[in-house]
Amino acid sequence: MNDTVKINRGLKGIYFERSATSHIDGAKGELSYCGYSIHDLATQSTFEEVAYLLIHGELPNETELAGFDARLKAARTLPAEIHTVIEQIKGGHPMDVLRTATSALAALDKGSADTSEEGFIRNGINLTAQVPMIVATHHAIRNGRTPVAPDPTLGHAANWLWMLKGEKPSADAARLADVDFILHAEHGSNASSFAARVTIGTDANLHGAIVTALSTLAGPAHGGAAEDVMKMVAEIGSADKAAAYVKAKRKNREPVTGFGHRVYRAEDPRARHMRDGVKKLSQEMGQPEWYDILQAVVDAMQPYARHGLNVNVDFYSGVIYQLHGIPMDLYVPIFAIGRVPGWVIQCLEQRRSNILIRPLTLYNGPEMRPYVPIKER
Ligand SMILES: CC(=O)SCCNC(=O)CCNC(=O)[C@H](O)C(C)(C)COP(=O)(O)OP(=O)(O)OC[C@H]1O[C@@H](n2cnc3c(N)ncnc32)[C@H](O)[C@@H]1OP(=O)(O)O
Ligand SMILES: O=C([O-])CC(=O)C(=O)O
Repeated sequence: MNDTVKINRGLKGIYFERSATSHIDGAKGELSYCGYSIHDLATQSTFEEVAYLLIHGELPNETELAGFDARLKAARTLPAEIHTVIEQIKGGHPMDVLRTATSALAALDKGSADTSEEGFIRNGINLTAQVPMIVATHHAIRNGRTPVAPDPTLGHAANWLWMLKGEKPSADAARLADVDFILHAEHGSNASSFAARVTIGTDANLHGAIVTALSTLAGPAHGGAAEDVMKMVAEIGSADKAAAYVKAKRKNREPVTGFGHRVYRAEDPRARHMRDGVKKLSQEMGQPEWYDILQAVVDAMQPYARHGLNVNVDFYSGVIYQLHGIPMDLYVPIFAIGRVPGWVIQCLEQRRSNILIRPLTLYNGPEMRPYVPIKER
């Protein structure tokens, strides 16, 4: 039997469910949320509108958006105990702190046990507002600053920057963060969303699923790529050294980070917006070398593009954050801030027609054998 069973390692190319949320055409390099092109959303929408779209399936009108915005702003609170938890573990990686604080929120919020549709939506909106607050609060505490209170006059992205840095962001900086969150908001059955669905499949609650998702996002093959790209750019140092760097990596059959994707064979459509952002920002800030190094890596990888190996969303994002003076260890948490609504809707969809997710592994261990008592081994 073992020879006849087909094993789909990594579940490559396997459909396990239907979803009305995002559509990815990997061959064409296209992405849409609920039928709206990512390019239209990135250029014309705000994160709040996109979060509403993902959670409710339709773009909001002005009244609906105002109501949603008010709910998000009202949810901008963290229990005092969360500050204590963060203070105790402030030296840890921000992703570990975010995961731990999110888990602690579940213990502090009795509503977290509510697994009804309304409960999921309420907890999803709360977490969308609270995740950026945790990241900003930790960053303030680890830098010896008293965390600033959220500013209800600021939108989601601008308020996060305000809380992170303790100074009001420029309109450009706020918009760049807003677009970054929109581009990262949802991406079908990626590893972290799939992991969250597995958690919901056991009828667990949303907070638990978000903790699962945060754990899964952290790895360098997924959300950790932006941090690794920045390390790569720093290691390369100047554009003229990029070709040799790529050659050495390819010779050792090591991945060049920020390239490759399980679904896209054409360029990841989100990368275009990040590329435009890096180019503009690095020129404006008089530091064109960052963009030049990235482009030199792209040029050196050109021979592999023919085989479907292109940049993904995180190739350019690290440099944008770097130019904004955001430390490298915050890059994955920034991805997480954007992804919360995507996780929420994936969990909602899973909950609506729930089924335990439990595939099979084909046993290839030893044949049955007699148990040997420990003294005789
Ligand atoms: C937001 C996101 O999560 S986007 C992804 C972020 N991650 C990264 O940027 C890390 C670098 N990239 C990778 O490690 C991979 O491309 C992954 C994990 C994202 C996808 O991996 P898979 O779908 O398993 O791709 P797979 O391993 O099948 O790759 C196919 C071929 O391309 C090669 N390849 C894939 N990615 C890369 C890369 N970044 N650099 C060089 N070669 C690569 C593989 O070695 C493989 O070659 P082979 O057939 O000769 O063995
Ligand atoms: O879809 C994936 O496998 C990874 C990805 O790009 C994302 O989660 O945004």
